[in-house]
Amino acid sequence: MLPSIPVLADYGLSPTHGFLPDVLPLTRLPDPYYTKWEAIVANLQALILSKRLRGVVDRLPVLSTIGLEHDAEWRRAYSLLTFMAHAYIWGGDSPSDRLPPPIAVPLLEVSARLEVLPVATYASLCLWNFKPLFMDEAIDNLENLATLNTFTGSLDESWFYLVSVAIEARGAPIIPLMLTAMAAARAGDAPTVTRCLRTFAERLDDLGTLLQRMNESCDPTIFYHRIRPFLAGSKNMAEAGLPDGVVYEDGSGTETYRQYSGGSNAQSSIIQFFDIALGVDHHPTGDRRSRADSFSDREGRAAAPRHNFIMEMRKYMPGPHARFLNDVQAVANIRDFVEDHQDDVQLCIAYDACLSMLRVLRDKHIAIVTRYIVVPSREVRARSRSRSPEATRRRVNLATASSSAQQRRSPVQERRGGGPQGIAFEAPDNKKGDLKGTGGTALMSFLKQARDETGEPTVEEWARRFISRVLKAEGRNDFFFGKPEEPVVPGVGVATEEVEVAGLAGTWTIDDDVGGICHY
Ligand code: HEM
Repeated sequence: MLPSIPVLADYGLSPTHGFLPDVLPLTRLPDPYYTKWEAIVANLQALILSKRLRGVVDRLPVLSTIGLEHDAEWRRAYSLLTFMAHAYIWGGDSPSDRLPPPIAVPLLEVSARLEVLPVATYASLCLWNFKPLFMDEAIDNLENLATLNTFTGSLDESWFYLVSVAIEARGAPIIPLMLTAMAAARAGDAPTVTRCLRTFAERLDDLGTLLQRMNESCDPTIFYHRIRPFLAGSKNMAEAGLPDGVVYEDGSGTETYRQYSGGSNAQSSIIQFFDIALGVDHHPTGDRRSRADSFSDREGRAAAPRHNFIMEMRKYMPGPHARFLNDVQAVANIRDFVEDHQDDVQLCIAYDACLSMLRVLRDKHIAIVTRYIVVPSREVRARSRSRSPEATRRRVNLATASSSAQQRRSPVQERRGGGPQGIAFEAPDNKKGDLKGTGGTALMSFLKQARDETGEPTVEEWARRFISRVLKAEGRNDFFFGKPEEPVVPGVGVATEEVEVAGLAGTWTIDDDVGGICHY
């Protein structure tokens, strides 16, 4: 018997808010017992600036979680504790590789209860960290949103989170819509499936418009140098100053180093839901298997998905959200339904339109990653060439890691051309060296493959060609911002060697032969 179509309420999901909580995030914990946590996060910027945060946290009592009642309170506690944790780790001259008991103990308890990892995730930064400005206005409107917590107090940081919140809210109705489409496909009801797909395509277009609004109020330099360092995790962070990860001091005496990815939108469940609903398969980067290859011949069932970054990110979603995705995956039938009804022109057009719009969304995202991560990382690298060791020694974090990596290479490493793993670290002789990031994966190759895989199920031959066309200007211009300006820093934009760059959740290489600045 076929498994039943998942019911949103079973996973704590809302038909109107989707993966955002149905009950709005709390602006503070009601029990005064937690006043100290609230006070620290309310004063985070001042505490970081005055370098007093670590001392204040070290002197905090270890608060019990017994005073947390409703889910909304647990979520607020998780958000507060992850902001404190990342500020503690990254908010000094060099990172701390220990989280003291006042944060570690309650954070581990809260995370276990909420089925999330004890680190800043998309849930603590975005899903559970917003409020509407006016209660009677919608939360899919960026003009009606504000953040609750930030590391920097900057408008740029708030905007970075809020664009995601608006995308989640605007995309939320697609979830019940596509569950309806799956039920309709089971019943052989092609007109309903077509109607749902058309609405889905229109909404995806809206989401692309929202995504592009990132450029309005989040400055790439501020993002790269001020915001992103606080989002960093503890995995592959040797060059940023955390060679082993972070010890969570839970008082057990048996603590070992833990390593987690940093907070990233790649942990958003809604984008993965779109892929699943449309039958888009993602493979490990560099593995371009066709769908047929991923089916087990003998059993006629889909083979277990192999490890890849997108699947890895499911571990960073709240447990019920990840379970929902797994359960939807087990019943997703739209792609098969469309393939079986290729004579139904309206259905095929609607399906292909969805794939096309999702691909466009990924195109826009690649332009954003180029502007916010790739370009600034090259600027850092170019600058680090002319900087003195004294200048780079001052502060160690994700943003300075490239220059410090360059400065710290030993003479032996210099001779070998290898050396410490770094964020904007050059491979020898313009070749791939022994550098390993998140599986040694190139950021642009990963993002481009995810984008290209989006178009693969396209049904109509013409649509397939249209979707996978390579733009003439590709490799030279920024799709949305026209020609790039002349590089401000000599060497930026013309480098050809492979470098490594820390994304949000992972560390990646940027290889110019298949990707790089404005080359997508
Ligand atoms: C300044 C804004 C943004 C930057 C710099 C950025 C950067 C990145 C980076 C570096 C990755 C690779 C994984 C990692 O290292 O974290 C990534 C992946 C991803 N991002 Fe973003 N991102 C931004 C905004 C967004 C927004 C608003 C969304 C929501 C639609 C989003 C959705 C995704 C998804 C779904 C992935 C996984 C790859 C895929 O499915 O295509 N990102 N992003």
